[in-house]
Amino acid sequence: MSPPESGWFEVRDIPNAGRGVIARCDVPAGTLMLQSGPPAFHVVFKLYGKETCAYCFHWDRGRTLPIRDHTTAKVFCSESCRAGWAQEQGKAGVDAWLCLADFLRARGRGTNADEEMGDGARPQPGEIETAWQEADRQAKILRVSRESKTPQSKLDRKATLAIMRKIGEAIDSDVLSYLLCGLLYRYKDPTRWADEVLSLAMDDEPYKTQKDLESNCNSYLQLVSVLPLELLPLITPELCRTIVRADNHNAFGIRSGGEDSEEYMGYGVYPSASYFNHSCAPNLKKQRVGRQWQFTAGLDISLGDQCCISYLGGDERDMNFEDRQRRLKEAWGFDCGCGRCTDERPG
Ligand SMILES: C[S@@+](CC[C@H](N)C(=O)[O-])C[C@H]1O[C@@H](n2cnc3c(N)ncnc32)[C@H](O)[C@@H]1O
Repeated sequence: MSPPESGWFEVRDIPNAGRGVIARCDVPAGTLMLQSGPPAFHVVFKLYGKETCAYCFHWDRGRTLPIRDHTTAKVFCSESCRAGWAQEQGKAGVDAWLCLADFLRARGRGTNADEEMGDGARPQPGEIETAWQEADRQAKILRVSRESKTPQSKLDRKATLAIMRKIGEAIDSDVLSYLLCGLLYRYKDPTRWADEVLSLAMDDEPYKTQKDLESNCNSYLQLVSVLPLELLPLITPELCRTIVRADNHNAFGIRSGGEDSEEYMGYGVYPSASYFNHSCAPNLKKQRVGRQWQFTAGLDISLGDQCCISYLGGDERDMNFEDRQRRLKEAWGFDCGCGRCTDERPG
């Protein structure tokens, strides 16, 4: 599938902006150009988890939703959403969410990833490598303890307990859910994973702070320690790293109402929607409709034009040239070279 194709557009290389979406013909304003399909992986933050339908992301201004599944800790707005979710997860998926919910219940806590990110510089590739090598060393000990049919030696038991104690000190339920969602996507369809996810623009410095990196390594070890044995071979540092490397340049915020609404409930990666570049004067509108995103021509688009969305939200679009450039650099890591920025660039 990668990159997506359509009668309306094709994906091509764009100078200084990787790949982008180019109109194949004249497109009248109001044309629906792409409907994304559901996210490959996503997270609804713990803060919103009890109020947001786990399947269609419906949020009813904080009101309790009618269907609550206490075993998986998921809520749904209807029986059909509950059934859709269960079918999408499959047996292995539902079992894995049960294990994670049990683990979190036993610990009685779990933080919201975005609030608990801490401060400091982005970890560099060397630091990231070292942290994951150490996590994998510890994971090997946990794997042996879970998979071995013979009792562990006293020394090995001590090592396992020490790791369990250490990783139990910091639990980030948002990172855990996000990684689990990604690894179930990979589990269900390795070909689709390779085709859709591995072809996305990846970020090699995806962890926002040292705490974020630690939280991801810890979550990896926690998943190794709790998930069903059949998933163990799949839970690798490489997979956990790819899930996060893929989101930084590609994730869409899941918000309650329109795209500028206050309630930021989570985010997700929608591979087919990941080829639209940003413009400070976008010609596409995007709208979340349940589990999907719709991309509609906001004005008449001519054959050969690049089709762009805005990565800026709400008031950010009214910023001046310098502030927009700074914001896009901080949040997305690029120097915007869109038509509006080229026109407004001083000198
Ligand atoms: C969602 S991806 C868009 C598709 C991407 N160009 C690709 O090749 O996969 C977002 C990334 O595209 C690039 N990008 C998007 N809009 C841009 C712009 N206006 N100027 C420069 N780079 C841009 C940045 O690298 C950004 O992190």
